[in-house]
Amino acid sequence: METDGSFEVSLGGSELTGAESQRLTSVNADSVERAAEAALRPKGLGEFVGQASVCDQLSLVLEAAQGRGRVPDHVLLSGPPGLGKTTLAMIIASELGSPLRLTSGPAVQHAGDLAAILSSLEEGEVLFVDEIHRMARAAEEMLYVAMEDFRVDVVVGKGPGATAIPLEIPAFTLVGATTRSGLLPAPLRDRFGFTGHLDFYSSDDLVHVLHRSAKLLGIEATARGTEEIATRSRGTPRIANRLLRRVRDWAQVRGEGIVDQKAAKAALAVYEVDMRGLDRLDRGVLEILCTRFGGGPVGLNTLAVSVGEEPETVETVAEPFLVREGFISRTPRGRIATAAAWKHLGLNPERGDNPLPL
Ligand SMILES: Nc1ncnc2c1ncn2[C@@H]1O[C@H](COP(=O)(O)OP(=O)(O)OP(=O)(O)O)[C@@H](O)[C@H]1O
Repeated sequence: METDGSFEVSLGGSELTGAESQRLTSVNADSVERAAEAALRPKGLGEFVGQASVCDQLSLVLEAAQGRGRVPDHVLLSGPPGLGKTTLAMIIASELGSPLRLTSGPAVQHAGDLAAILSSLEEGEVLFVDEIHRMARAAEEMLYVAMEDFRVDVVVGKGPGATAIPLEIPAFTLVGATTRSGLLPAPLRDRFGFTGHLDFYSSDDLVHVLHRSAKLLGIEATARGTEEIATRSRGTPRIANRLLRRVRDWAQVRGEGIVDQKAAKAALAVYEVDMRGLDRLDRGVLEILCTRFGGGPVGLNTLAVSVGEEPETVETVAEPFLVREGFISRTPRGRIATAAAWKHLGLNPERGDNPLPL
């Protein structure tokens, strides 16, 4: 999750346990990844590749509000990870010439956390809440009033003697991002004046993203090289940029220093990204589904436990792409592997290929 700003990482205590130091390491790795991403972030709507209708609708919302001298309606951005929700939030603030405050649902676990953020906003500020579906219920209710009336009701005391003191806050624009809009309660969803759903990018759009990134990073890349990376990037700019950096490594260490098709193929084989862009998690999900559960149907939790991942990771990271590519269908009885999945794995459902021991 991109932050560049006020995401808090609290490790607690002075002596680190094994789990904490592991977490520290991953925080460090994340910050390297974040810095690499930040350098490639488009700064304005004109630089933002693809998602034409969302960008068009959004620019209307922003321009009209600016023309009226008012803050724009609250914006909800939904879609799988890495498609540009944080980037668009930053662009909204920059197009409006407003400051931006970043936080996330998991960081807002008490109404007081949110009250502190809301009461310190500046007039016209853009408040970005990533993973807004993970915000605590009490904070969510405070947010309804803040979004509608630019007011926070601060509750003083407990029990029957508790009183709510209304506190006016500056007009602001909330930009909420979610990978799971279905989990947002209707009263919260209804308070957003504009909802943009970001979809996976076409290969052509990803080629465009890659050319832009290669230029910014000073990487020499051929058209065939970027096409090869684009078709294996799961329709996701974040993945395209990450693979570009890995292919650049390969080209520098084992190739001629140029990101061409040969370098892309060789590097992506090293990083276990297959011809359709499936990575280890994607293939793990398909393999377990086909070989252990005979192609399904199988429930999400059972599938996730078998793959050794959190259900949310399987549902938000692997599944949307596998469904879109026609490898999995979601039915009321569970997930089912399609004929395309069996074929992609080189297995035959009729022969009951490669059963894994239960
Ligand atoms: N339309 C785009 N054009 C060019 N680059 C893009 C575009 N969308 C995303 N990117 C690149 O992809 C990276 C990831 O985007 P971003 O962090 O905005 O995704 P996200 O949807 O907020 O992901 P998450 O849900 O994980 O927070 C950014 O660093 C940016 O460089």
